[in-house]
Amino acid sequence: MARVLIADNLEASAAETLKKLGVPVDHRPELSKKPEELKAALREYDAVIVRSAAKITAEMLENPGKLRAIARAGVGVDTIDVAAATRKGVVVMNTPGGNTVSAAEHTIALMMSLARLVPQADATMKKGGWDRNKFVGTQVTGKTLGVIGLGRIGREVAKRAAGLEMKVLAFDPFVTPDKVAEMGYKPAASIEAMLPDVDFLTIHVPLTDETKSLIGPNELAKMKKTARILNVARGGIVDEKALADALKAGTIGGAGIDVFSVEPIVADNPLIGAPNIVLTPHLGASTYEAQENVAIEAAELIANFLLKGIVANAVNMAAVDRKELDELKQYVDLARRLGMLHAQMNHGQIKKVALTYKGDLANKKTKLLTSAFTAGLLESRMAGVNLVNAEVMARDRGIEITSSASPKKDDFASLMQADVETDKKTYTAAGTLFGNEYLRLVRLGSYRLEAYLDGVLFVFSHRDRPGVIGFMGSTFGKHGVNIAGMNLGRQAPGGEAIGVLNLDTVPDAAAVDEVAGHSDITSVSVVKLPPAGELPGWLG
Ligand SMILES: NC(=O)c1ccc[n+]([C@@H]2O[C@H](COP(=O)([O-])OP(=O)(O)OC[C@H]3O[C@@H](n4cnc5c(N)ncnc54)[C@H](O)[C@@H]3O)[C@@H](O)[C@H]2O)c1
Ligand SMILES: O=C(O)[C@H](O)COP(=O)(O)O
Repeated sequence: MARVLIADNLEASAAETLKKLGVPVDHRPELSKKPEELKAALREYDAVIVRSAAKITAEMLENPGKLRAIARAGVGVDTIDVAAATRKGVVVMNTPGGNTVSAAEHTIALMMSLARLVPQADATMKKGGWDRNKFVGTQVTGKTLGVIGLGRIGREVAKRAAGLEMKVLAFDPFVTPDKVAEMGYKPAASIEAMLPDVDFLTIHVPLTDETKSLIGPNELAKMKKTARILNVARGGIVDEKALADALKAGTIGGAGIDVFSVEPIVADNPLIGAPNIVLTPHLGASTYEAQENVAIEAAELIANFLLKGIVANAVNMAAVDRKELDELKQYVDLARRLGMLHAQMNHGQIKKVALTYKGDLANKKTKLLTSAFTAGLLESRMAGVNLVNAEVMARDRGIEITSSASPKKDDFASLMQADVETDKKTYTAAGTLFGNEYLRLVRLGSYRLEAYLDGVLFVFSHRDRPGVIGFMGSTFGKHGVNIAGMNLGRQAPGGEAIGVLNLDTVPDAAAVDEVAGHSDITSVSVVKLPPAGELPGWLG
């Protein structure tokens, strides 16, 4: 029975939800602070749920043991080495949306605290002070808020700022200026272009190589001296040293920061000693409502994955819902078997794979089929290949995988064709389902046939001459190998032809050599496929 580890500080509803769904779970929040123990524990569980305190590193995933899924109860997956997880075939999912409103409200809370100096006044009063002249703030009404990143949180912040009668300027490379205008905000041409105009600047982008130090010394220098900066996204998107220097020099008016480049914050973080700054310890998602949302959602994601094979909100693989999986299961099986066939038939160095989905199949979720083909292609030579990591593993090995779809039907309602280019030549194989159920190999090279795609296949090219098939039958018979089925394809009588035999057992080398020795047989391959209906573990 699959077991789940909750390795961070989550609401009890996460464990309760899993238990209700019949999934055994251990809640061990202390592991988020003990990397060595977390690493050891990860291997013992099928899935783990974390927030941002538990960092899941490449080293922890080096030997992932039983681990198949990581759920982040929250948005940011920068605390998980997603690339390492992908390589190890571990699916990573998150719960975007569950804490959006809370993060947006926290941004507004920081903005108002900064504008009216609430924390500073509070601290003075608690020391017995009553200074009404020192804490003169600024109104936000009529001021300009620059929003970088108009995704879920950015939009909620912009909406609330508009409600406070602020002017909103926004920039997001994935939201067109027309769309920004349609939402009622002023589109900025670039971050640089908006900087001189903003009174407040708020950032709502993920931390990536591109967004690291998005706001650094050059950007700060372009802003008004009175401008205030808000970062409720991720530490490091605003360069901490540059911001601290600007605050000290008075070239920036203030900052409200919830997230830090190293968390928990370290004593020598330059922001701690900077003036006009309000700091919170990553509290954006810390509301009862947000935590309840993300805890239940993460638990459901994991239960659905472990119990039903459903993949939702994955950041490293295409989503697969139950309906799609049921509908596509046979095609996923077909795709994998075509991959396995190619791996065993093509003895050259595989360089490129071009997959074509034809007819009705063109309108299905073919990404899943591409991953399944690639998994089949690699699995006989590599351990641990599955739908999550197959394409990355192929790319790592210099194999280029492309796919295309064409709704035009030729001979079949649906057809999957795989052209595999090796250093020697390009091989083609195509398959389909008969009666939506029975897997068949219907094309090999330029030959048409109707061969079963299970058990032992003996594939041979030959010249279509009398006696070849008889020789094969008697040779295999002599070696005790029973032929269960036979399929032949040829261009023209007497010309080049291909044959696929379904054998009951794997022929030994002597039998194969004897058959291959016939002067009209030009090539032979033995292909071992799983029995009909046998699915890989990763297909559930
Ligand atoms: N402080 C907290 O507790 C807290 C809570 C939730 C989320 N977050 C952080 O907030 C981030 C944003 O969350 P979201 O749910 O809004 O994500 P989202 O994916 O909905 O939105 C991110 C937006 O950023 C845009 N973007 C990416 N690169 C950009 C760039 N260089 N310039 C401008 N825009 C860019 C994207 O196009 C996207 O629209 C998360 O990645 C997470 O790190 C923090
Ligand atoms: O990315 C997120 O969802 C937020 O930063 C919240 O992080 P947390 O779950 O550690 O509070």
